[in-house]
Amino acid sequence: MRSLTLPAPAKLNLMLHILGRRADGYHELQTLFQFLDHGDELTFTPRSDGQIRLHTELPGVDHDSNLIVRAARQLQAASGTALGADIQLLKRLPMGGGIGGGSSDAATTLVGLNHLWQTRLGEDRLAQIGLSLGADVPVFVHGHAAFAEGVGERLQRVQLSEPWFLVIAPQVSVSTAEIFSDPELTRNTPAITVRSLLAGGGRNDCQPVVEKRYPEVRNALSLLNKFVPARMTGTGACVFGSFPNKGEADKVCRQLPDHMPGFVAQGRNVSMLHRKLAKMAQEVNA
Ligand SMILES: C[C@](O)(CO)[C@H](O)COP(=O)(O)OP(=O)(O)OC[C@H]1O[C@@H](n2ccc(N)nc2=O)[C@H](O)[C@@H]1O
Ligand SMILES: Nc1ncnc2c1ncn2[C@@H]1O[C@H](COP(=O)(O)OP(=O)(O)OP(=O)(O)O)[C@@H](O)[C@H]1O
Repeated sequence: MRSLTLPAPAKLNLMLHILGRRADGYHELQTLFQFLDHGDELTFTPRSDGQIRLHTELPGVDHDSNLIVRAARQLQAASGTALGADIQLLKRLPMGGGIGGGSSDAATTLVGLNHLWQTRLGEDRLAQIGLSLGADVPVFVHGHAAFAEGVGERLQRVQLSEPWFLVIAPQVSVSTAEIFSDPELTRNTPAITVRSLLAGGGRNDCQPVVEKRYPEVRNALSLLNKFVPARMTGTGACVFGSFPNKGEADKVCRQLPDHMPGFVAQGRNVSMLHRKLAKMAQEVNA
């Protein structure tokens, strides 16, 4: 049967404010998401026997807990399809990096299988299913840079400049749950409007807690700060800085020590997943 290969791009939280804690323990946030033109890649092949089989193993994640498998099963349940899928994953994004690898894999699975299985669920319904898998999944389903509120599910599209970023991935995996449960986390940042945010400013409220717990993250920030203002994304561990062009970002990337691998990627307002879907639609209509 026909296979479909789709990208699962990374995201950056250009800022992340924590406004408070809800009764269910989750935190109210304000964050600005932009995608990177760098990410994982998934290949889906439909099966007629209804089984979901992911053929790529990830260290520390068993088959049935992988967000890809969970997303596929949720879509089966929501749509009632009798089809299954063989899935291959090309993993490029560091896990526990704050660049949304697992969430993006889940979103690409929802969008990709909805297309391949012709289950025809709308984007809002896919985002709703995605939210039950992780707070970051909806923005990847919609695929547009956004100002997010709530736990990340109330999205407002934004048009941002698309600079080149150098992202450093310190060799540690930071647990999101661990950072959100730290008593020292700032949880009372006043709400700001998207307009005042886009005029400049913002910070990452998780950064001081992560810097304190993870010297690797602290060191990556101070190294990058020598060249451009550096900030952490999500709950870490990755840190990023923006450059006016690719050449300057590449130059700093080449100077990184072995224990601090990095990559250069462009910020994108429309995700690679949605660019690819638009291209496929054009080819069909041509
Ligand atoms: C920090 C961000 O990456 C910003 O984009 C996200 O809000 C985190 O999204 P995620 O990795 O998809 O996180 P989830 O898998 O939904 O949550 C992991 C854990 O982090 C805590 N958590 C997460 C999101 C949130 N708004 N408040 C929380 O308190 C909860 O303890 C939760 O059990
Ligand atoms: N397909 C997947 N890819 C990566 N991690 C997965 C996947 N499925 C399940 N996981 C689990 O989810 C955890 C978080 O993974 P992820 O790479 O999304 O972290 P993250 O980049 O910090 O996410 P976020 O930015 O959303 O906080 C991993 O440590 C792993 O245990």
